[in-house]
Amino acid sequence: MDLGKNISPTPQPTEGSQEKDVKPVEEKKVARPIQIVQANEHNFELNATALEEVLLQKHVKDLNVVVVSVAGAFRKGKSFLLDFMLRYMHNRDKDSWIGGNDEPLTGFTWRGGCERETTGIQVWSEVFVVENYFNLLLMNFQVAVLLVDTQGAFDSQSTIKDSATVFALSTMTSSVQVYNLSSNIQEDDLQHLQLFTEYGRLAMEEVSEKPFQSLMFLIRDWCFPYEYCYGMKGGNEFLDKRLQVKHNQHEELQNVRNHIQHCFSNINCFLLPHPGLKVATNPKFDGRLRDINEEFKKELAQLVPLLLAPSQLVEKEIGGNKVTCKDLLEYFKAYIKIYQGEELPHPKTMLQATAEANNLTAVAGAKDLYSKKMEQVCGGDKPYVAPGDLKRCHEEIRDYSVSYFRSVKKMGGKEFCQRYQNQLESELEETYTNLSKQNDGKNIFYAARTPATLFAVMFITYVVSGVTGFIGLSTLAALANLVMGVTLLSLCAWGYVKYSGEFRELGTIIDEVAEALWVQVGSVLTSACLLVFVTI
Ligand SMILES: Nc1nc2c(ncn2[C@@H]2O[C@H](COP(=O)(O)OP(=O)(O)OP(=O)(O)O)[C@@H](O)[C@H]2O)c(=O)[nH]1
Ligand SMILES: [Mg+2]
Repeated sequence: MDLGKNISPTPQPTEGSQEKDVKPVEEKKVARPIQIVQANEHNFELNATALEEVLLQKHVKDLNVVVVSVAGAFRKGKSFLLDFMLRYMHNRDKDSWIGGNDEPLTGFTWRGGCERETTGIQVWSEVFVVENYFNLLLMNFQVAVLLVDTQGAFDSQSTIKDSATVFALSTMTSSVQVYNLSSNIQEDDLQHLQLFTEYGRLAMEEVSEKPFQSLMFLIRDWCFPYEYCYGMKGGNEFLDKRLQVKHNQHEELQNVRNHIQHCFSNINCFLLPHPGLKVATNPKFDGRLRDINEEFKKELAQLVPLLLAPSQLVEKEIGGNKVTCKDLLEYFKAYIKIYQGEELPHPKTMLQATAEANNLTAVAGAKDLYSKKMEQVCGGDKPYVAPGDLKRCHEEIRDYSVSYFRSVKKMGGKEFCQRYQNQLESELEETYTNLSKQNDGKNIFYAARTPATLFAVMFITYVVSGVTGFIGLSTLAALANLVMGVTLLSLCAWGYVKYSGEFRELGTIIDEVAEALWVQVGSVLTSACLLVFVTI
């Protein structure tokens, strides 16, 4: 996959986006969520104009960008959390940034209920400019902060590929990915993270040791504070235990953990308490703090600054280079193209992948069985076998291999397995065709077909030229001589090809012409003999 053209460490702005200074979005309209990636029937499209409007605003386009994104399963409070991040960004100088008790929570759209809300990828139209005091010695001490909301994974309308695409895209373009989980870190959460990050890694041109930056496991509704306390301290202790690789662990569990640790430069975990029943179950709840549990608010007040305080901001880097807002636009354009193309493999559900692996293993086993048995009949060191006998052996062994395939226990159901059985049968037929060609090659008469045909042609043209010359048809005689000459040359060339092994294509052409002549003349002669026989 050549991504070099699309993705360079410092991407060049494309025509049109180049020196465009876009007025701050909030100057024209109120700040709002902007749909930058749209999901259309399992295809994702970038709304480049909308993204340009956000990222090419004059006051931010050349600033290094910090991208904080929240991803994870649907209906788990991602947009709700992002709206508190927005509150923090608007009031970060105040101690009471979290807001008043009766203020409804607005920003990215969130709601109760069991059906999904956010689709595709959205960014907040206002890019926040933050003085990065820890970078004061360097020239560029302002950074731009972009907040990203994503479509929840595993809703009933998305395929696994859709979920993987959204997660991979947001991980690739963010500097901090918040992996939003509920209650605990289950093994399937880790497996999905592995699948999605691998899908992201596949699409990157240069895969460095750690392709992604910060990952924060955010566990909502944590119910075991008596084991690991709320917040980052308890979270990191819990995460260390969960991601621990032990020698006596099954390889599968070790692989998942190693993969995740090798993907991110920095991994943390935060344990957030349950926000209270009003938040989770009251349809009239509008986000006001009065209805949220104190413990939740206390931890939330710790969590958000951990992600967004100036000292905590992580600037986006790709391939070791800092990325500006302008660059980020180009990366989005390049990455989305990869996910729209057909180059990447399709991520599958676990059952699909397992069933496929089962069937492919059974096909390989059956083919191996066929090859071994046929080897005993017509292998390289075995003499020529009569074609009829070979065919009979092939049919017997093929049936045996197919019944072996059917006897292996496989997942996926009857129809799914039948597809692989058909594939096996056609592959066995192909192998048989090759074996019978090899077998024909062992027949010395078969091997002598080409020279014999060529000699016959020379002999016939010699006779024709003699007779036509004798009766005065000199043009025909010359033509016959010409054919004889060409045939002689072909014979010499054929001999040279067979002896030296060079110019094999020429040898194949001569063989094919001779074969065609043999078949044609053979059938004409047979019909003539039959005619004579019938007449007599
Ligand atoms: N149990 C629980 N519910 C929460 C929490 N945070 C928010 N909610 C509720 O979860 C529901 C869904 O919130 P959203 O922010 O829309 O969830 P989402 O993950 O963005 O959902 P999608 O956009 O569909 O993926 C709302 O009713 C919130 O009140 C939490 O920490 N725990
Ligand atoms: Mg949402």
